[in-house]
Amino acid sequence: MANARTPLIAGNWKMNQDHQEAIHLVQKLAWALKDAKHDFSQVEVTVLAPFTDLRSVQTLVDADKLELTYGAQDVSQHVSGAYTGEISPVFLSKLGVSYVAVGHSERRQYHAEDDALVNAKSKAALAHGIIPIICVGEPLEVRKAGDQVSHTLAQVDGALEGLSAEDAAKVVIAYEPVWAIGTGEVATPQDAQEVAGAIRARLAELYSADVADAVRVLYGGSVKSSSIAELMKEQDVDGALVGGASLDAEEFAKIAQFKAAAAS
Ligand SMILES: O=C[C@H](O)COP(=O)(O)O
Repeated sequence: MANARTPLIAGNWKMNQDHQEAIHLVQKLAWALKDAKHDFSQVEVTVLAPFTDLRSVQTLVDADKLELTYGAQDVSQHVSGAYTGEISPVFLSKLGVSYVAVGHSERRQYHAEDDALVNAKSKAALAHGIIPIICVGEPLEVRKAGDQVSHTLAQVDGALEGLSAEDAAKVVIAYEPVWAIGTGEVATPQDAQEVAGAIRARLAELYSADVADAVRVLYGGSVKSSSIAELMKEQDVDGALVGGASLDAEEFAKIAQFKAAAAS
């Protein structure tokens, strides 16, 4: 993998872990990574926690000077106002979050989020110094029809509409085929590379080779420590967005340690 992109392993806890459980999970993860002598300059590690956990996670990370980062799972496209139940990017920024997932397929499916909203949320995050992890990917029927690339690229186009090259270079794009999420059915490395490579080529078309080179493209969908090393061998896969396996500190630490697994 001859590029300058630092791999990112992101754990999306989804609606799991109250704030006390969150503290324990982050502590266990930090210990496991310390035991493994994890080098954060080689592989970045982040956890996307429920909103109610973020203050506790921030306090722990600051107090113990942990090198792992944290993020949220959603953000409002608005800064403030009469939007009951929404969370402003300003609030997240004050809590020191580095990342926010935007347009996860569960938000698209259960909350009818469309590309325009994903675009607005991505811009709101970037405007407040938070990196959006923009989630894209096709459902099973689209994959069966062989239209996974065009479907996913249309989501990428929609998410990036109107973003400057400077902002586009900062985003993370997570390719998550919906049929692989929480099903135990991980995409093959070749499946992941096909779409990740197409996403990078689209970034070059929309912006420039430099932007395409800068953006990290993650794969998500049933990633485990047994599958990560092969996925990471693909030239356009720069990390993983991990759901279920991120709730197990030892297993998630092993995923972050994919280089050690590949070397042994
Ligand atoms: O955000 C994470 C993805 O939805 C993957 O979830 P999973 O690893 O449980 O399949």
